[in-house]
Amino acid sequence: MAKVTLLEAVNMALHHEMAADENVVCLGEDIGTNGGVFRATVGLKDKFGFKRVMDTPLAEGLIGGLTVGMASQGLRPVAEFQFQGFIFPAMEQIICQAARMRSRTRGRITLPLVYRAPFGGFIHAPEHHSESVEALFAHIPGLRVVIPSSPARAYGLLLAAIRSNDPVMFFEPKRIYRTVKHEVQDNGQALPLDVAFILRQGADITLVSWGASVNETLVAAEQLAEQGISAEVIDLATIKPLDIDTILKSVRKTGRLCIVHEAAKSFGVGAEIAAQVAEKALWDLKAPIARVTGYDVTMPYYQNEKYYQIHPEDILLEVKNVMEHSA
Ligand SMILES: Cc1ncc(C[n+]2csc(CCOP(=O)(O)OP(=O)(O)O)c2C)c(N)n1
Repeated sequence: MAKVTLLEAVNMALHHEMAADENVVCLGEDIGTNGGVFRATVGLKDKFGFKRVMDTPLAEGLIGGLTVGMASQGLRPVAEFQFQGFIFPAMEQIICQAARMRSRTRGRITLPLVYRAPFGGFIHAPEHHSESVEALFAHIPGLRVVIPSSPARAYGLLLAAIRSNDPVMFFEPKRIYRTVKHEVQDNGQALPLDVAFILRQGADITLVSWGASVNETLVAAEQLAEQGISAEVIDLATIKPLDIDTILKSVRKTGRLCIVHEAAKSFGVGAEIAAQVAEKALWDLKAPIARVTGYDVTMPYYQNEKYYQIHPEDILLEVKNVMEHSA
């Protein structure tokens, strides 16, 4: 079994699915000859040819429109946006066409397409290369939103995304593209697209996170254990549809919830989770729900990134606060 990075796992899944299904095509800026801005598509053009691995002009609106057309005619396009912050010119196609085509045609036309984009901060890039706007897409009916946080989940979830008959936003946390290597079997096994993963069992508090900050959350859980606090860690993985049942089951056991995410705090995915837990499990809570998040500001330039980034100590502090203020 090969040890691969999250980035290599993405590449492996793309290779696997292009070989398995001739309807899968890839497109994006510099994804062919160059292998993509982060090299996620390396080798695809050589193996599958330029008719299935297409370099597009620098025009995200065009990428959005092309994918809608392709998917409506039986292809399964996987488009790469160089950074999540460059998706905005394609929003009209994604929101007004891709997300609602099935509803508009009463189920006659489904759009099996995937929009891949690296996202998140702390690689010393400018602000539109670093933000986390998953909540914008999770708000749109008709879109699935998926964020892997490990090489194995990147492989299994990307396969599932490509095989899904719904449009999927597949956001890749680029800070952890190359930080770890895990064993991933290239066996074509997809992971479920609507299930959160319990990474660590615990009894005192539930920590829910996704993307790169899952790592800080796991480190915090380890440090909390040394101090006698047992934290359950859940990687959301699929943001939409939200696997609230896994969260509720955990919260009913621990009685406490802390949500950790890199995106700005207000109106975010954390707020939605908090609302649903309040609606469905308020009387199981021993303390108010806590959030450790990014700030409600434009992502700062890299000199100031360190003030924005979530560290395990921030989670520790918040969890202790929750523990102290429990009923
Ligand atoms: C809307 C948007 N999409 C993607 C990018 C990322 N990007 C930065 S430079 C670049 C390539 C530009 O190529 P070209 O226009 O040929 O200019 P040159 O290579 O001469 O710099 C891309 C795609 C961007 N800056 N803005």
